[in-house]
Amino acid sequence: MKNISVLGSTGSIGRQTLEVAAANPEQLKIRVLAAHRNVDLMLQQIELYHPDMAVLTDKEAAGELLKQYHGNTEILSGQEGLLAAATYEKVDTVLGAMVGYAGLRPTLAAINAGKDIALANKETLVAAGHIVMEAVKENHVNLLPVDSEHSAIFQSLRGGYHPCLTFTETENRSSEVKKLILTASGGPFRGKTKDELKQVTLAQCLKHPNWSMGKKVTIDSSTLANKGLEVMEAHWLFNMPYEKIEVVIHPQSIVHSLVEFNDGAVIAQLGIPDMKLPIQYALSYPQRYDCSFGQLDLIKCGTLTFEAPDREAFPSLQIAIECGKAGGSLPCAFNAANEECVTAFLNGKIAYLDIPDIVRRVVNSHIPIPHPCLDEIEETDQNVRLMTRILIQHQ
Ligand SMILES: NC(=O)C1=CN([C@@H]2O[C@H](COP(=O)(O)OP(=O)(O)OC[C@H]3O[C@@H](n4cnc5c(N)ncnc54)[C@H](OP(=O)(O)O)[C@@H]3O)[C@@H](O)[C@H]2O)C=CC1
Ligand SMILES: CC(=O)[C@@H](O)[C@H](O)COP(=O)(O)O
Ligand SMILES: [Mn+2]
Repeated sequence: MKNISVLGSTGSIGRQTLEVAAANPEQLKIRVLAAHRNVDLMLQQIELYHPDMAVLTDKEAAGELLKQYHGNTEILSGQEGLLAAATYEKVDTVLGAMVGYAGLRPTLAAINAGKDIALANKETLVAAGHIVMEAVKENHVNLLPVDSEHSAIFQSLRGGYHPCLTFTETENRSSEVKKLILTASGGPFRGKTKDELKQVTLAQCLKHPNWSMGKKVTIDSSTLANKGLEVMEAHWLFNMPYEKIEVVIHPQSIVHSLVEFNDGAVIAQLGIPDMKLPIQYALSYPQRYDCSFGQLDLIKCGTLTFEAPDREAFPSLQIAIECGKAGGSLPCAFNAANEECVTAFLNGKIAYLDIPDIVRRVVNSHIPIPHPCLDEIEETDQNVRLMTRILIQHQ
């Protein structure tokens, strides 16, 4: 039985994680739920899953939850509550499904407490991949990808290496890999020119062609910033140089990503676009549980197509890759500027094309710190957010 803490339980990944747990009651026990401020859903989740502990980081929302709930689950609040959720002694696996940079501190706390991590929250690796991966090594924990592309690469790598190799041994075999190929749907605006993108609305942005996800990642998918973040995520997860990570547009989102080995073999993982499979695999690893969701029917799928990304119409992809290659504090700066711009766009404060424009201006003016420690990452995140907000105000 795996004992799980779900950080971000009320979000898209969090809710699907609970469905996976409900489908595998013999194997998975939800011990802790944590979210930001969704009182009603947290209340429902507590009543369904009976965790030992539930946390809302927003103190007012946690107060409201305490007023409405009178059962045995311990209710905590604030950052202290979140850290307790990440490090609770009865938990062995923490599923990181919070959105954005806010996931970094609790993820690190969980790793330092010796928990295995199932990670959806890619921004954590983008902002501080060197610190997170170092902590993973020092604490001898597993960091299992939930992001669909990275789960596909992880599974393809397992298929490509010698079966006797352990998890840790495969991590140092990047020389046997020619390249990782990350697939991208291309989002709702695939094929549009930069000029056509001036007119797009928020409602259009939020209509992903294949996946139903939270708002932030859906906007990132539409700008291709998501793929840029995922290139950095792959760099850290698989210890792979940027030169060996390629992005290919695959509008059907059936081939979730591929690995090309030095002998020319290309191994991929395919499936319907449903996050419950990568979530379940991260929680069942090294086993596989039965399928608790829809299965792939190749005949119904029909034609699968692939094309090059349009880096001119969607500059966020290139900006992200350049920041990743430059390293130091630049990926953290990219992430902070992008998060601020997406929030501003969601709130109607800037236009769609302002997102990459402002992010480009912010990262160009950022003076990078070569090997930032956690405090310097924190400082970078805060300073970049301030600067981005100033540019947003003057837009
Ligand atoms: N959705 C998907 O299919 C995929 C998502 N991902 C990644 O997974 C992560 C989560 O995405 P998604 O589920 O879509 O996001 P959602 O916006 O749907 O959910 C976010 C969750 O995080 C909580 N949260 C937000 N801010 C804070 C905070 N400051 N402190 C504590 N909790 C917080 C929210 O709580 P509340 O509801 O109370 O506000 C909610 O539970 C992202 O990093 C995304 O890129 C990766 C692959 C696929
Ligand atoms: C489901 C998932 O993993 C998302 O991160 C997905 O990748 C978004 O689709 P895009 O390929 O459009 O970015
Ligand atoms: Mn993804």
